[in-house]
Amino acid sequence: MDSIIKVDGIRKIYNMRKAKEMFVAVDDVSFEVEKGEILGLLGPNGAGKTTTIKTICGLLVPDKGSVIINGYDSVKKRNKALRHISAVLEGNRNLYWRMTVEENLEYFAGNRGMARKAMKPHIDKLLTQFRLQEKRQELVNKLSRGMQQKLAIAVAMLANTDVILLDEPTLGLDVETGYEVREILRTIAKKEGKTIIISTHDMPVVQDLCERTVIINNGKVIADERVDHLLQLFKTSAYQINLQEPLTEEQQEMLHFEFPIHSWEGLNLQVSLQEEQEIYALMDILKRNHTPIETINRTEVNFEKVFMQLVKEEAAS
Ligand SMILES: Nc1ncnc2c1ncn2[C@@H]1O[C@H](COP(=O)(O)OP(=O)(O)OP(=O)(O)O)[C@@H](O)[C@H]1O
Repeated sequence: MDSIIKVDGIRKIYNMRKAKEMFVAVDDVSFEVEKGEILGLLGPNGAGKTTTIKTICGLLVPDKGSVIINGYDSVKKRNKALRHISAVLEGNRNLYWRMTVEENLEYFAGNRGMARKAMKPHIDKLLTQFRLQEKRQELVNKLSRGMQQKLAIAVAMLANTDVILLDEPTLGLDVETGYEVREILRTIAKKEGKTIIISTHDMPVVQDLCERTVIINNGKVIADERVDHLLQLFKTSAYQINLQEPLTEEQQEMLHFEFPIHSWEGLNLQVSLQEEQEIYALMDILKRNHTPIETINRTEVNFEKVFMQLVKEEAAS
């Protein structure tokens, strides 16, 4: 694998001074990111996504483990490693709200050592790419949340780094702007060969945009898979069964024991199986207890269902 980022067994402990306690936010997290890949870092609230992103971009130093960026250790060779990375951590809060769109881009370009003449075509290209040309003279505080978010990503693109880290890039955006941001990110990755790591709760972002996902729960990696593979895996195992009669208590107990990932509402039973053949064992349990089955269907799977199930499975293990 031609990886540009290698996160190797990182651990991050926060010292809670007031409570005089330590909190392990991320523990033994490892994954790699290939050049040109879009990776979705997914997890419930407080799972450790932002901590992981901040550790990758050098804002936090891991207590254990390492982050290697393009061959350079992010702590030992900090400057060389971080040269390859730009990040949008708090979206619109990275911007100067009392400056215009263009002034923000010029300011940050200048900050990165770009000469005034050289920055002009670069800024024009970004304004076109992010469809912000008409807003170039607008103050940032007059822009919509979506436009501010687009500008924050455009500012990060100024550095023209190989890797872009985005923490919740579609948070608070309406469906249309969320879609537009996704399209822009897809273009950046595909046409410009950028590597993108996105931390998100937004399942359509993962399903639609990311090739691979690393799912973090309680500070640990619980899945590291190609998104299409995960969807396929769950597609073959999720069933919806309509019963003619409700489940007896005995059946409920048996099901709970044999198939931990299931739920039911009235006559509708949803179940996820480890292997396809298990459907016969399930039918057997229902038959033995004289519960006639009306229909059995494979459930349509979206990424949200996959995610919920993986987190549930992990909690049950
Ligand atoms: N500076 C800090 N001091 C103490 N605890 C912290 C600090 N920052 C984060 N935490 C805790 O570490 C855990 C992981 O936080 P983190 O922000 O990385 O999670 P997250 O997955 O990004 O969550 P969310 O999706 O809610 O943003 C949480 O329990 C959080 O409360």
